[in-house]
Amino acid sequence: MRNDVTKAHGGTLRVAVRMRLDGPAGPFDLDVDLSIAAGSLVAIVGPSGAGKTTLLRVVAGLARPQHAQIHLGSTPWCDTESRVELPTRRRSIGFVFQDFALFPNMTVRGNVDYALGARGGAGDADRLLDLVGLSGLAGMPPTRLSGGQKQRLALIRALARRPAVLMLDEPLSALDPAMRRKLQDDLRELHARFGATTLLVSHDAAEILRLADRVIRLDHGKVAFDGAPAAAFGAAEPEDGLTMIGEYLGGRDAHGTCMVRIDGRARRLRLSGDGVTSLQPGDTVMLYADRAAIRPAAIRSDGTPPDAKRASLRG
Ligand SMILES: Nc1ncnc2c1ncn2[C@@H]1O[C@H](COP(=O)(O)OP(=O)(O)OP(=O)(O)O)[C@@H](O)[C@H]1O
Repeated sequence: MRNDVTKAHGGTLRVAVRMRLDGPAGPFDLDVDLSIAAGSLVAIVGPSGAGKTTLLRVVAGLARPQHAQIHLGSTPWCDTESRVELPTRRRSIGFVFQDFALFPNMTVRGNVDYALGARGGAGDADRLLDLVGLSGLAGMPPTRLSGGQKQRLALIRALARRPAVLMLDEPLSALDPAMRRKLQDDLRELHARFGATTLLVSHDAAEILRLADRVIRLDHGKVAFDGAPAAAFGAAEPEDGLTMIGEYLGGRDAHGTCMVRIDGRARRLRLSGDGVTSLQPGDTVMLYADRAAIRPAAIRSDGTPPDAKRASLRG
């Protein structure tokens, strides 16, 4: 590892998989063919039992599909036709599960050192711990950490080897909302810094709107939606105008102009409406506008995040 934290490398992740799964209502196929751009953060959503975790396990080499072609750039990780199967340890991946899977008998620093392995240089673990504010706890066992601290440790441990692909299976679901919000910020920062192509399984619409640049919805093993986050969660096209979903970023001035992130881009907008004065940075906000004010290309729909606040755009 170099002294500075540099971006991970890798190419497009191609995942074509067909695997027979045994669901509670009978067998069905996980059947997807995806091309995931290097450095993107893709949310995998869908109902329980749709195959989300299995898809991650297949990419990691922890589950064996009948048919698969998985490549990172030009490197084959799995090709069932030519009988290539790279073992998990040789795939450039980091994995964070909901239960963190930290080593309780090692210190916080020991957990990171273990992940760095022989490649780690003097001070590498401390630099990583510093990134997420855990330096002061380096000598503690992980059992002494709070849920959020454990989660941060799990994240930097997964990133320690600078994997090309980071897989996060509902990593924040056990945390309370305030801690979740903070960890989302950390995750966004680590993603920008390390640049790992990230697959995030999540059920939280607000979280996905804050973090992801693409949403893939699986249903019964098939891709039911593949597109932009705002389109995945929300924007309807009612008779009298258009709606879309964004994240309130703050900076409201006396005229009601403020910053809102829509599909990954921060924009300056003038908002009005009952909920506007109580908006906090990070809140999900549902925006209504005249057709004249917003390009229709930004709009699509099929649902609304349950915690979205409402506001309307003024001209
Ligand atoms: N190796 C396997 N062989 C056959 N069936 C499997 C295998 N692994 C998982 N399954 C089945 O595939 C289905 C999908 O499981 P999976 O854990 O991928 O769903 P999920 O979308 O992650 O659900 P949740 O949101 O509840 O975690 C389940 O019914 C599971 O029992």
